[in-house]
Amino acid sequence: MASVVLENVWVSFPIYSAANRSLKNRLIQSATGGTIRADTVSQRIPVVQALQDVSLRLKDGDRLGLIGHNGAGKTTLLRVLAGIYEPNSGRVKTQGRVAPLFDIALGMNLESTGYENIILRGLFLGLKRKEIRAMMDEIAEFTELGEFLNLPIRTYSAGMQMRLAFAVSTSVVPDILLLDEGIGVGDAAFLHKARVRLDRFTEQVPIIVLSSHSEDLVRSMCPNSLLMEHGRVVFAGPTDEALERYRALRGW
Ligand SMILES: Nc1ncnc2c1ncn2[C@@H]1O[C@H](COP(=O)(O)OP(=O)(O)OP(=O)(O)O)[C@@H](O)[C@H]1O
Repeated sequence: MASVVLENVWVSFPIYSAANRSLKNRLIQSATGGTIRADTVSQRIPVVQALQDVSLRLKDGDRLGLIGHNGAGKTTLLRVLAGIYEPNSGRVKTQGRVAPLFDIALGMNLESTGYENIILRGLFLGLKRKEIRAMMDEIAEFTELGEFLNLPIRTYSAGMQMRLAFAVSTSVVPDILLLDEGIGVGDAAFLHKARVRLDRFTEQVPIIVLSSHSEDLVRSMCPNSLLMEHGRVVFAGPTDEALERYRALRGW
């Protein structure tokens, strides 16, 4: 059984290079982004408070949308769930294999060939070398990169790199899938192929968390959502209600 538990998670980013004087002893809140404040310990280094006291619990069958303004903390939350960021405080416990379908270049090496990167990204996703080898032909075929798979991926266009990462990331069904609508996947033909693969793939995933600005996408995929504002969860519940509250908060 897959599960996700987050308890009172806080994440902040110290900004070492910022012009500190203007921020000192002030709390700054703009329409977008997390909360900027002087560091509570040193009172000198400003920090962006990206997540504030976030708790959530997910089990098999759950599909959770993340809704909120630019800089509300959605991607940061996905990165915490993926184990990419450690919270400053609070507890994160995931049970099951987590696959992030964002930060698509993670685990890949620009100097290595396409084939080598299939292995690298596969290992990053928690697969065994043997498992990756067994799927190599299918993954290679799906990318349609042909001979390019023998070249270092620094010679690829952004769309070509995306094809490769997408093909590996969707080759095995994970227990917990983390999605960001921001992943573009190449040209129109590939986009269609990718959608079909993604639909088939997502049906089988026990837990999905999707961050998106597309109301239609969140509504179609996630019965429940978190509404985030400046790093805080301000509502957790049915997606329709979360979207309504979001519009009201933003004055639409
Ligand atoms: N690596 C980082 N260093 C410093 N600040 C960061 C970093 N990553 C995120 N932040 C800050 O944390 C806050 C939350 O950012 P995050 O990317 O989680 O927002 P988001 O909800 O995904 O936004 P968007 O909808 O624009 O993608 C923002 O204020 C951002 O400036």
